Amino acid sequence: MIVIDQLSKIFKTNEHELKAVDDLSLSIEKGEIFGVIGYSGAGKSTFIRLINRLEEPTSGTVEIEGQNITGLARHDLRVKRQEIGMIFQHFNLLWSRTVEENIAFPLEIAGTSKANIKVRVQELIDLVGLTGKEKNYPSQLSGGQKQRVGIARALANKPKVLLCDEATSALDPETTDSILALLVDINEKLGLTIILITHEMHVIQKICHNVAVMEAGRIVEQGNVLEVFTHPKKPVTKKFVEQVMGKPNDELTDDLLIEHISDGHVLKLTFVKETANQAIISEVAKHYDVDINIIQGNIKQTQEGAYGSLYLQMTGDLSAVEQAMQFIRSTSVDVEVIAHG
Ligand SMILES: Nc1ncnc2c1ncn2[C@@H]1O[C@H](COP(=O)(O)OP(=O)(O)OP(=O)(O)O)[C@@H](O)[C@H]1O
Repeated sequence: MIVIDQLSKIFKTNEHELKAVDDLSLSIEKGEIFGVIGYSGAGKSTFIRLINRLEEPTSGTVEIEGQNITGLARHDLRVKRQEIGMIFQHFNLLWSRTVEENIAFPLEIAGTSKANIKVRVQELIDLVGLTGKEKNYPSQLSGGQKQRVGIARALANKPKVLLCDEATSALDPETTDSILALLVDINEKLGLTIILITHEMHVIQKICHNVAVMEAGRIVEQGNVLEVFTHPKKPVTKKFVEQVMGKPNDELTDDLLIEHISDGHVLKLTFVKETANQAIISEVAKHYDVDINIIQGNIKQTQEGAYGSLYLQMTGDLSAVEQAMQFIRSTSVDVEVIAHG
């Protein structure tokens, strides 16, 4: 468990002071993937660098599994840092070293024997899917492969925590997905706690269990990813949710609506968690004397289950339509009648 208490970082320039991180408190459970999202300048990079003291806090504490990182002397901090791996947006690889030499680097620093380094490096190369690339130089790798080297290197000393500083921001969408899948895989396989910062909500949606939204150095909203997606409170959070879900008004245009209300009912079904599957629709079609036409759907998968909405047109006898709606509601899916012809 990681406990961050009243953490602040003030940058002083000649003319003024800037509070990049402002009295920030957070608890992160062991084994979870915790995301921090915010726009540029919100203080995310400063925050994540305070966790391993790449940046020294002005005040406040960071505790990892009961040990206060902020109180450690330099030498003890160097040892403790082996428990905290980090990956970066631009990979930060050593360009004159091969893949295996890059991954071996933190093991050499930690004083691991040559024989053990050899075994561990091969293990890591296999884990991140780089088998066969051992002798390649970073310049011979794609962006996704470079980040895989970064991940292997960060895991070399078997850390308890992995910090990810915009780890997929330099990658194309497909490569991003494969790196996110790798992070989920190592989170599950190794029970590793992952803290990531990003400005992209789909990264949060795809892999995080919990999320904190940062603005002007502060956490303005936080919680379980599904809860934040379904009930965003602050304007900044709503904007981030729109990155993935679109604006609520974009979901169904008036034209589409008019096109479909001439006959039957237009229903909006809201799915939260594991109920979000098409089985309900086929159940309704099978057991009730109604016809169903799916107009539009926007359902996303998260680590906590799927959520989203589905618009459909239902035609039939009024009592059959009502019974069908009642059945859908009994499954915990919310039903709203938004138009009827
Ligand atoms: N070394 C520094 N000296 C002075 N000001 C700094 C320093 N590092 C960051 N800042 C300022 O602190 C604020 C937060 O920056 P930070 O990089 O943490 O934000 P961010 O959310 O990570 O944004 P980005 O994604 O653009 O890096 C910004 O106003 C930035 O200009």
